[in-house]
Amino acid sequence: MNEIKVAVLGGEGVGKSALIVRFLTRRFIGEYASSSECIYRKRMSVDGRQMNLELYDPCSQPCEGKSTLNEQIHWADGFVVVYDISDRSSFITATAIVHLIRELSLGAAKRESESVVFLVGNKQDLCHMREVGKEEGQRLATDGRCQFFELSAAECYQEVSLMFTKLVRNASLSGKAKERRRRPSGSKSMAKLINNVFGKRRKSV
Ligand SMILES: Nc1nc2c(ncn2[C@@H]2O[C@H](COP(=O)(O)OP(=O)(O)OP(=O)(O)O)[C@@H](O)[C@H]2O)c(=O)[nH]1
Repeated sequence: MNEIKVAVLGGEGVGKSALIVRFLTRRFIGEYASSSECIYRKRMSVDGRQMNLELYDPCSQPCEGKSTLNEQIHWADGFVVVYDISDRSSFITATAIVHLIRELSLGAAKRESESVVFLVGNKQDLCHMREVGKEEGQRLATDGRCQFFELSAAECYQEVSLMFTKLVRNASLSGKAKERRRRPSGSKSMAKLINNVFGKRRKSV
């Protein structure tokens, strides 16, 4: 069984939880109370292969045992970095996160295990209030070697689902996930790390 760990990162209120919940339940939940970080688990089939997906949803508020961005980056095989197209400051945050992911994986890149990063401009339905141009998103994606999507968690399940499915497929083929599979002892210490970093709080949908 393939195990894929995906972290959904980005500034406050950009729609991280909305995207995850939309993917897992097909529903858009307008107000989502999240006072702690959590990991959602889902079994899915991609290209006929069974995958155990772990989706990490951080909490923007200070909370007990909160993991650092560095820990989140080391934990994950793949990333969805989200910003809100109607909020320029969220794009600045997304830019910093993409650069940090690439900096931290510089050493790993030498081992051909660069992380898969998808950059998502969310809230496309608010394009009448747009503060971040589509071409700016595309430019950041090119610079950071990311795939780029503009979509709306509020309006379109299909695009959200396709984006996550593609990420899981790409992450499962990436060097980082393969390297973990080659080293069974590594998965033990990784499980320990997850518990240390995130506590035992996990949810299945
Ligand atoms: N118009 C619109 N609103 C959205 C969309 N996605 C999320 N929202 C709204 O944006 C707000 C924040 O959404 P969340 O999913 O809680 O965002 P988050 O990034 O998880 O927030 P924190 O965990 O607090 O950082 C909520 O009011 C959502 O209803 C979208 O695609 N379009």
